[in-house]
Amino acid sequence: MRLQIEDVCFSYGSHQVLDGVSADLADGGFVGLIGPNGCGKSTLLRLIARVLRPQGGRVLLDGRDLASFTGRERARAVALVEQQSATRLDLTARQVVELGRIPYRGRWPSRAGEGAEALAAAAAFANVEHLLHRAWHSLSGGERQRVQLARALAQEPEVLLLDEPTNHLDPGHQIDFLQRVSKLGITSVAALHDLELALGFCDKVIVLDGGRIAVRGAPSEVITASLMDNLYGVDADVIDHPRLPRRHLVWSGVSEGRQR
Ligand SMILES: Nc1ncnc2c1ncn2[C@@H]1O[C@H](COP(=O)(O)OP(=O)(O)OP(=O)(O)O)[C@@H](O)[C@H]1O
Repeated sequence: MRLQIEDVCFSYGSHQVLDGVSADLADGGFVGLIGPNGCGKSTLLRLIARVLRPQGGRVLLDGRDLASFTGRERARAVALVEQQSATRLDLTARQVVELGRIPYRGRWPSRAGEGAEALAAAAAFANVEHLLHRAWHSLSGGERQRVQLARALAQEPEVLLLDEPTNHLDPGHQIDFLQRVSKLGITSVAALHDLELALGFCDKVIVLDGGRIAVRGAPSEVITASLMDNLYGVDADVIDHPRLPRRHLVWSGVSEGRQR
């Protein structure tokens, strides 16, 4: 599904976070949303998911304003995996994944097994089948993150939004997770701090800074030594990967004169 963000503005009280953000994201691509802490990545994802409402501008899915979707239509179209999920839920992991099927439930009790295929596929994709019997609160941070991905996929969304999806995952799960997401074939947008992962998996990156999109494009064109210096105050080299046909980021430290 084509996702268009048109001139979106958002403030928390008097603190303006987004000031006219526009992007046109083609069907099926994996987009990395990058930028320093507090630049508004989570806010933008929450606006696309309509957890928050834009105070200016709009978000369109296949040309239709998301504001005109019913809650159920929206939940079938867009799934969001947030950074932190509640820890106190008195549910099993299976019940958490089943929450993803709520937008498909009718008024009447569903037939036994309805949606079971979607649930099983989502659990297998996120590699959480062995966790489904566990109490949610007993799961580790990375296990919870994968169960939340399974919940989002059980929604069978057209657009998948991920807020720092790898922050609790070990390196193996990080790579495996993003590799899988990049092959999903649906429009996916992930807020990422690990730019090496963005270089490895994203089709496109968008850099948010100062409330606006500072730069966008192919990861290898956008993620450069000067971006690392200007955006994060990091002294880095972006070089050819020794074994793969892509660029590779190597940092040396905080840029001179930028020590915090
Ligand atoms: N509920 C809120 N009320 C007031 N200010 C908020 C609220 N949520 C976020 N902010 C502020 O809005 C700005 C953008 O926050 P946001 O979480 O979108 O940034 P981010 O780019 O996702 O950051 P990070 O990389 O640290 O996760 C920050 O300055 C933050 O402190």
